[in-house]
Amino acid sequence: MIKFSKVEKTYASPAGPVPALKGIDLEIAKGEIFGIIGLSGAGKSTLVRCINMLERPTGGKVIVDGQDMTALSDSELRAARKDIGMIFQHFNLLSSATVYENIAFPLKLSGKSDREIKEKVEPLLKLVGLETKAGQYPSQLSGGQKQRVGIARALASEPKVLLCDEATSALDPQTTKAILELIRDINKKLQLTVVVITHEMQVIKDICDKVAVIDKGVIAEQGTVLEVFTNPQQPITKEFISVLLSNELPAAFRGGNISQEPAEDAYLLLRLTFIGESADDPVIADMIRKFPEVETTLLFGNLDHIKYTPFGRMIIGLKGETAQVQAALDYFKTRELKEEVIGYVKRHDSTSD
Ligand SMILES: Nc1ncnc2c1ncn2[C@@H]1O[C@H](COP(=O)(O)OP(=O)(O)OP(=O)(O)O)[C@@H](O)[C@H]1O
Repeated sequence: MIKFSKVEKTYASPAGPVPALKGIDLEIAKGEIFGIIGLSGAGKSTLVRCINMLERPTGGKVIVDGQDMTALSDSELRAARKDIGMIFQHFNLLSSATVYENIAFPLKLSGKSDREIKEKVEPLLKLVGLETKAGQYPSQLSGGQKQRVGIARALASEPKVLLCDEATSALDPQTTKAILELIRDINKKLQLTVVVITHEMQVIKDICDKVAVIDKGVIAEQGTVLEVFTNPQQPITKEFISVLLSNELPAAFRGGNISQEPAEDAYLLLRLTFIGESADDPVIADMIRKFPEVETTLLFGNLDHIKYTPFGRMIIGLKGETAQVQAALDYFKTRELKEEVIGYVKRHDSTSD
């Protein structure tokens, strides 16, 4: 649906050229919710604005629904933009227009009759849950309601793609959740392709199918959200994830020397990741039953969801005879989970911690 080939964008500034995108290759499939995450200044807004040519790339190609956006004339571009809706962090509503008029605005611009507009706007009001607010002005609405207006307005021209530029960054966590749910619903109901720009991994985790991590104008890593979450490769990705999944060890295990060699009295620290159905599997209980001589300590546990997929992470400590501990480790390899040896560490007195 959307394809970036070697896209570059360099801004001219009084201080000299600013390279914001340095050869971006991306492919976003139809109907997908694709997240782009990066720190401030990484190039996220520039990237998303290159989809609808609010920014023109200085190199490379952007294909949307088979059309090379970089090669369109102004009138062709105006037509192509009808297929691409956009919502913004600060909503960008007309303050002197009612909710109804804000949603109707793009339809009015394209010359639709009052009746046609009514037929479009009323179902949209219902879709975003604002049936009772049609006559109100933006100043009378909460942030979440304003974003609902933004979404309805973006959908008025029946786009194929919805671009969300930090659409929930100005909202509290609960409102963020509700807006993300709405975007997810719309994606399903309308088979809309959605591109989400964010600096928050939580947003990616809650609604995206795929994610690309952008760092200093370059895609550092990309894949399905599950892949990237369970097996992050780049330090920047690990950092985004660690904000969400603190896997810190309890004080008694922190600060000690983690060795890769077994030692007397040392615990083998194991990070276990359970995905999908296996999150409900009683793997630990089975292991304890099978290897009762191995002392098993649960050091960290967390069960969460990536979109609809259950996702659990656990750190356990195993202590016992080397051969027995190794056998327990081998047992995990036969089960539906990912195991990663952190190393061997001795428990220490943590009172000074
Ligand atoms: N119009 C402009 N003129 C010059 N430089 C710009 C312009 N717009 C963006 N930049 C620069 O391009 C780089 C990428 O900016 P961009 O806004 O795309 O990043 P971002 O990841 O969206 O950041 P943020 O989350 O802070 O908005 C930054 O170094 C920024 O300063």
